[in-house]
Amino acid sequence: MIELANVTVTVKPDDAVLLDNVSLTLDKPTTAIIGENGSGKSTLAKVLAGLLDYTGSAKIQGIEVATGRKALSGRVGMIIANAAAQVIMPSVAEDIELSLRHLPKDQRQATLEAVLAEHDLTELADRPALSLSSGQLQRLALATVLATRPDVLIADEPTTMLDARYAKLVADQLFAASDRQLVLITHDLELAARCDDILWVHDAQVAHRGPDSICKYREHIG
Ligand SMILES: Nc1ncnc2c1ncn2[C@@H]1O[C@H](COP(=O)(O)OP(=O)(O)OP(=O)(O)O)[C@@H](O)[C@H]1O
Repeated sequence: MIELANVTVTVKPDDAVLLDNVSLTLDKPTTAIIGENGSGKSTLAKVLAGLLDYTGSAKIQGIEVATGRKALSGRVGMIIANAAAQVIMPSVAEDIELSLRHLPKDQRQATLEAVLAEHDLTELADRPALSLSSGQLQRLALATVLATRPDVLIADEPTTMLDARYAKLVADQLFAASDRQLVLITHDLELAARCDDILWVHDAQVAHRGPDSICKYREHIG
């Protein structure tokens, strides 16, 4: 469960408002956030991931994001829109291994192999991560985040770089776990339509919510 109360994000130097007094509760297993470029979707995702300062209250599973980052770190996973920035370790396998530190040492190798296979990354395991293509990087970012087994997954445009085959694989992986809450920011309206709840973000606020958000948004953009 995610609860926002009067969440506002402003940035210096001119106090531009990136998120304007947003209050909402996300309690469905999957929620899509759609909207125009620059409307505030990633800002909302970054608030939930603890990457941006805000005023008001943003709680995940009852824990305030701003003050509970440590408690939330193992529970909330985020795939950021720029997947390359998410890669930390030199090789693909090492990057995934970093996400498996919570496991006993004797389970890590078998789990690593399973994660590589699940994400079709086995052949790329020893490659320098930054030598990957954009789509491969995006799949690596998803693999590393899902390997931490988060209770809440915030995915910011996780399929933008993917060909049709991998877009389908990744979409299925995003929706696979029924016990994980998914918040999906996407311009892919077919993907958004698979979610239980849909929010249209416009001008730093939630303009509409519910299954007809896609229709309202389409009417707006013409
Ligand atoms: N640090 C910053 N300083 C000033 N403006 C910012 C900053 N970060 C974001 N913005 C602006 O805030 C607005 C919302 O950005 P955000 O990234 O949330 O948009 P978005 O809805 O995710 O867009 P897109 O669909 O293009 O990814 C944009 O106009 C953006 O330029």
